[in-house]
Formats: sequence, C-alpha cells, structure tokens
Amino acid sequence: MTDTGTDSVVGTDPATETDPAIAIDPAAGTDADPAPRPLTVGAYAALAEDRLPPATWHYIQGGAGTESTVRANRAAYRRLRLRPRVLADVSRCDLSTTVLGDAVGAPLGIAPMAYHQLACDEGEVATVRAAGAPGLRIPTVVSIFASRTFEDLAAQATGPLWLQLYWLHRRDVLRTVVRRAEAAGFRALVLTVDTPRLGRRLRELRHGFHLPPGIVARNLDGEVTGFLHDRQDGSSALARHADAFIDPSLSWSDLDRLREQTRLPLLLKGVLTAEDAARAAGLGIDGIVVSNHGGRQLDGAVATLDALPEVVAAVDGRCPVFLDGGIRHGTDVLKALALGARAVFVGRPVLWGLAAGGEAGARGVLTLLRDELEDAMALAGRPSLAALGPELLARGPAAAPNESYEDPDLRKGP
Ligand SMILES: Cc1cc2nc3c(=O)[nH]c(=O)nc-3n(C[C@H](O)[C@H](O)[C@H](O)COP(=O)(O)O)c2cc1C
Ligand SMILES: CC(C)CC(=O)C(=O)O
Repeated sequence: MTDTGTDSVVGTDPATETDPAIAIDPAAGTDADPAPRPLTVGAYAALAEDRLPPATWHYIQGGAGTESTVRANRAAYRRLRLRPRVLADVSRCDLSTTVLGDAVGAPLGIAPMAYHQLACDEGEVATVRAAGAPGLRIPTVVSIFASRTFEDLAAQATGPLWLQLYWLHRRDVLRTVVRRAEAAGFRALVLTVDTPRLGRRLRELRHGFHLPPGIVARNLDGEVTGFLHDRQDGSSALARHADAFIDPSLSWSDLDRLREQTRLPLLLKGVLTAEDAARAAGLGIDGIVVSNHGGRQLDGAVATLDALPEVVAAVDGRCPVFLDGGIRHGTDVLKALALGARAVFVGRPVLWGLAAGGEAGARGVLTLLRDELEDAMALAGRPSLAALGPELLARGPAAAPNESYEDPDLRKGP
C-alpha cells in the first residue's frame, strides 16, 4: 500500500485519540479498548447505522419501490469474475489519471448527494477535505441541495469541485447558482436527468422523512426550499419539495440554453441506454454519468454495470463515460474501468464514512477503496489503468453476497 496520508479512524495513534472528530467510538482507541480501524466499506456502514437516527439512515440507505435496482447494482459486480495475468511486474501500480483535464490521484470521485450535514456537523466541508487528501485529490460533485455554501467548500477543497444541478422551475435561481459556482472555481456542471420527480421511496414514506431543523439547502434562497422541514405522516418532505420545485418538462432542447449560460463543461447524469448516450454525444455533451441514482429513482431500472458497455459503445470515444451505483470494493472499481468507465463515483459509502468519523471517516472510506483498487490491479497483473480492458473479465457464476456482518449488501432492510 502506498502512503496516502490516511489516519487511522480509530487507533492507537495518540493524534487520533485526542481528536473527537476522528474517534468513532469514544471508548475506542484506548489501551483498555483498542478498536481496529474499519477494514471494509461495509464496516463503515455498520458504524453509520448504529450512529444515525433511524429516519436518516433509511433516507440514505433506501431505494425506490422494492429496491430491486439497489440490489441489481450490487449483483452485477458479483456476476463478473476477474482473469488475472501473471509475471507482469507489478512492483509499481499507477492509479493517477486525469478527469476532464484535471490530474487526480485515483479514478474515483464523490457522487452528488444532498445534505451531508445529515451525516456529520461539518457536512460537505468534511467531504471535500477528505476528497482532497494526498494520494486522492479526486473530484467532488456538490449537490445543488448541499448543506454548506459553495464558497465554504471552494475555500477548503484541494480536489476539483463539480456542481450538480436539478432542472428547477426557477431558471433565475439556476442561473445564479451556476454563476456562483463559476466564480468559486468549480470545474464542471452535472445535470441530473433521471429525476423528473422523486422515486417512490418507501422508507422515506414510512418515516415521514423531513429535514431536521438547522439543515437547509444552503445555496438556495427560501423561495425554492419550501416543505423540507414539514413532517407529514406517510409522506416525504423531500418528495413534496421535488414535486413543487423540479421541472419535469426538461428535454433535449433545454440543454443548449443551459450551455449558452456557462463556459463550464456540461455532463449528464442518469443515462442508462445507448440511444440516449448516442444522442448526448452527438450534441457535444462533455461527459456522461451512467447512473440509476443508486436505485432511488426507477425501481427495476437496469444495473449501471450492465448498462455501461452499451453506453461506452454508443459514445464511441466522443466524451468520457463515468459510472456510479454500488461501488463498495476496489474490485468493483476495477470491473467498471475494464468495461470502459473513465472513473467511478461513490455515493452512500461516503456518507457512511462521514457518519462514522467525519472527515477522517470519509477519508478512510475513500482511501480504503483506493488501496483495494491498487491491490486488485497488482494481483490481476494490471499495473496501469491504460492496461485495463474487457479481456480482464469473465462471466459468472454469480458469487453469493458475503454472509459476514461487514457486507454492505446485508445491512438491515426497511
Ligand atoms: C442520500 C443520497 C442523496 C442523494 N442526492 C443526490 C442529489 O442531490 N443529486 C443527484 O444527482 N443524485 C443524488 N443521489 C444519487 C447519487 O448521486 C448516486 O447516483 C448514487 O448514490 C450512487 O449509488 P451508491 O450510493 O450505491 O454509490 C443521492 C444519493 C443518496 C444516497
Ligand atoms: C433531495 C433529493 C432530491 C436528493 C436526491 O436526489 C436523493 O435523495 O436521491
């Protein structure tokens, strides 16, 4: 493993023992109770579940409907096996690459997620600091529903920041956030196209999910943030908010108008088919994120890893293709890269890390994925990202989920 500046999230390092933001368990890390650093992403999920209020845990964890797409995202990785090559001199594995022209330490990024302050007080500031750690310096896609200001994030970030947009009815508000992000040095815009309305997320409905006081969409003015704090049994405040403020009429003809307003590259997030990918590439879009929103939108939608090959083929090199959904292990990253993803974005695990240990927890999750990817590249005999291709992969039989308590697939359901 290379030195990537990782701190033990819990450990015997005296520096971590005195930092309350780092200690995952107040009793841990002492001589009497030496707690190990989490060894898997799933172990961070277990810590997060123990720490978060149930309604928040279920908001983060949940998917739409029967959550079949959440499970499909993971199952797709279990169906692919690796074909390692030997005698390949793996004494040095190089994970560095570029994304949209920026140098990054690993082919990873943080998917846009609303309201990181649900997971820890520092919210997105902790996230961007973790993403900027030495050895990482990976992009963070900041949600338009971030709970910290773009300017605060830009002041703390050392990796690239991209801004995710929902197509608000209020185009004047959209124009303002784009201008502010440009002024703060953001490097790209990511328009989410899979959310004309929110998916039916049963866990949110069951818990009457609403934002706790003090957590707000910090970059939006009050005219577009109604409903978020209002509890109604059997209903999600976020879904009511989306119904009121996200414009479902978004169509291809709107993309030009958005591009006219900015000099930043524009990516589309939520593309799952060759047809849409070819159309986007034909319009000169700057990147595509193959995503089903972590299974939170259309229940039954295809797994992102399964959709990736047709999107890559349709784009045919005209723009980079990224992927998110279900990345939980370094080998998952390797499989997506082998199928043509330029880099992958990580969603829920980052919030698990934040909930488990703030900035250090998020950094722990990201560094773990980076280190696992490096291990996998070495053991597969592929020391460079350029050497990755579909010949690395073989089909099934699907491996069953790990029965261990650490497997994120097996965290408690609704
Ligand atoms: C709690 C939560 C909030 C999210 N908020 C947004 C958002 O504001 N905008 C967006 O485009 N996607 C959002 N997503 C979807 C993620 O960007 C991403 O597509 C998904 O989480 C990837 O799957 P994974 O969680 O399995 O890694 C959110 C996902 C979660 C779990
Ligand atoms: C506030 C929501 C619209 C954010 C989101 O996209 C999600 O929860 O998946």
